[in-house]
Amino acid sequence: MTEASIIDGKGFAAGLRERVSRVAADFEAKAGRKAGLAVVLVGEDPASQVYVRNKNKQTVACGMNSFEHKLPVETPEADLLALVEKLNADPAVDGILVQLPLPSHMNEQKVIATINPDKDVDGFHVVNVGRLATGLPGFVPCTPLGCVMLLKDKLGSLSGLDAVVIGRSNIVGKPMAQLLLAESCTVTIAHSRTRDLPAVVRRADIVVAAVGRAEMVKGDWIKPGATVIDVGINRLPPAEGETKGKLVGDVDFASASQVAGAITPVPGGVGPMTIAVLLRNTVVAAHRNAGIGLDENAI
Ligand SMILES: NC(=O)C1=CN([C@@H]2O[C@H](COP(=O)(O)OP(=O)(O)OC[C@H]3O[C@@H](n4cnc5c(N)ncnc54)[C@H](OP(=O)(O)O)[C@@H]3O)[C@@H](O)[C@H]2O)C=CC1
Ligand SMILES: Nc1nc(=O)c2c([nH]1)NC[C@@H]1CN(c3ccc(C(=O)N[C@@H](CCC(=O)O)C(=O)O)cc3)C=[N+]21
Repeated sequence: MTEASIIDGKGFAAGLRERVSRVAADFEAKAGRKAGLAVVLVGEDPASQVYVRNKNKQTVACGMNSFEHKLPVETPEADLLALVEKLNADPAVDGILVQLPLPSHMNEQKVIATINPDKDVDGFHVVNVGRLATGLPGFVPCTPLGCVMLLKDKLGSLSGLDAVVIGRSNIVGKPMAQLLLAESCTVTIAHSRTRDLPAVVRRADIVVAAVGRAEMVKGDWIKPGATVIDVGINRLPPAEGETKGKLVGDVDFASASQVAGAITPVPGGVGPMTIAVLLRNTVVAAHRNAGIGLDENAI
């Protein structure tokens, strides 16, 4: 079997950010202000802090305003809801992202429901979930949209292909399945109760792994030539002499890349796409909310 080609998510994301930068400059010229993204982080989870810092840097690098709000972990839920309401009303803010997970004393659904759906660049609000399910324009969650962009870039049309999504979370698995269905794939959603997962995965032309279990999907589960998208971000315990453990996906890259036709690496695959799509959604939100026309498919 020949080695799989490596899908360069990092490179594709850089190209997408370049297109976003051009559109953001055009928006500024037309609207007389920069597009703006507000990111809210509650608590001090070190991994979340890294993501939020990266988002801020890349937002500014694309010519948009970044409004960072850091709240202490013990913040009452009512204070977070009040901040979201303030951002909803702020005309300089086009997109709002509340970093998940939230501390356990907060109700995530309630917080997401408070975000104005037209500023919900994560696509997590029920209104956007419903729009995606019924095929109406809205905002689509960044990670699955990034995965579909990589798939279409690699394969062209996805019509008629068998796709298996492993994982059924609201932020990755379910919207991923909806997007693949909209591309006319035959979609199977697998999860922790699925019987004989290896046999289910072996049928797939497209495998999307979003499980949160390091290197769970093995090479002998993959149909030869299939395209494998690895969403998982897992940190292994540090090996001897390492201070930080290695970052790995939900797919056993060493064995899967011997069988697959194409595969995304971790890091450098889906992760960078997530942030680039967030910036894309923000510049799209800015145009929609200001009533300025934009060819969204050209970004
Ligand atoms: N690259 C990126 O930008 C992003 C990466 N991630 C990463 O993606 C992964 C998934 O994230 P997320 O969707 O939020 O995770 P969740 O924990 O919310 O969901 C995990 C899903 O995997 C299923 N699952 C768990 N164990 C198994 C198993 N043994 N066999 C089959 N299915 C199983 C669960 O099934 P059940 O429902 O039955 O419990 C669940 O549906 C994580 O590693 C996360 O860090 C997440 C977001 C963005
Ligand atoms: N409201 C909300 N929206 C999110 O989109 C959201 C969230 N909450 N909570 C956490 C998850 C996770 N997530 C990632 C983003 C970028 C990388 C990323 O850039 N990864 C790099 C590596 C980064 C590193 O080295 O740690 C890569 O894969 O190459 C990963 C994961 C967004 N999420």
